[in-house]
Amino acid sequence: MIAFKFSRIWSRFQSHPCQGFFRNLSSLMAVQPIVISGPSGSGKSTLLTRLFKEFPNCFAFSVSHTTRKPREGEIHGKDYFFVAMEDFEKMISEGSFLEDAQFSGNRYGTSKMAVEMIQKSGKLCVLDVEVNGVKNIKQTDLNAKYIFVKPPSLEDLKKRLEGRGTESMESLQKRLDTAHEALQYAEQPGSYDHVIVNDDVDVAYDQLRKIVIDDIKSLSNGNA
Ligand SMILES: Nc1ncnc2c1ncn2[C@@H]1O[C@H](COP(=O)(O)OP(=O)(O)OP(=O)(O)O)[C@@H](O)[C@H]1O
Repeated sequence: MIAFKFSRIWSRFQSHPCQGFFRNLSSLMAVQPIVISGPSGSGKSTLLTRLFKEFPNCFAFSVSHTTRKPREGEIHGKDYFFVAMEDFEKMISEGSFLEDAQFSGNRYGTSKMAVEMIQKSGKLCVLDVEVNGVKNIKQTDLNAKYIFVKPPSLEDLKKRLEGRGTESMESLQKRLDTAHEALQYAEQPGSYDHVIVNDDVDVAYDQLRKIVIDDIKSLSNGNA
């Protein structure tokens, strides 16, 4: 009975799409990080939460650098890399960031080092960035896979943001204004490798799963 259970568990472990991938460390460095983008409220977090839940050992977000002070409970290296402004600027001048931005007087950036740390840990790096981040990352040598999550319509987007209950009137309007820019950029040929229209969430998730998992499977089959 125990042997039967063990063999069932072992066969599931063996067939898990990440297993062969983890065995070959050199192949890790060949896996393209995933850059996911889309208007606020399009469903990026919803889709990624599903993906991370289904494959808890495969994916990780990179840890950003910031010049803002840590909040209570935040851990350096886990929540953020907290750095002084002069160190942040030095990193910019050295070309260490894939993208950086400024909010409320603080600087934030995704470093190449943070992405490499995830790749070395045996996970596939996921970057959730807004449209300017996508444009910036494209200027670097990061060989990423770009995925755009598109709402079925602006009307749906508005309803979802209202339904989420996280926005004030002002921030809702700001997000809808920004959505225009993101949707226009996504219309440009070559802007993204994949566009997922998040109408039915199950259909959208299946598309994301296929895009991501097929790559990992091909690596585990020794193609990398
Ligand atoms: N296919 C869908 N149909 C209906 N509602 C959806 C769908 N996908 C996501 N939602 C809902 O829309 C809201 C916005 O989704 P989510 O928070 O995942 O968006 P997001 O793109 O991650 O936004 P942000 O960039 O602001 O973090 C949530 O309340 C979510 O439950």
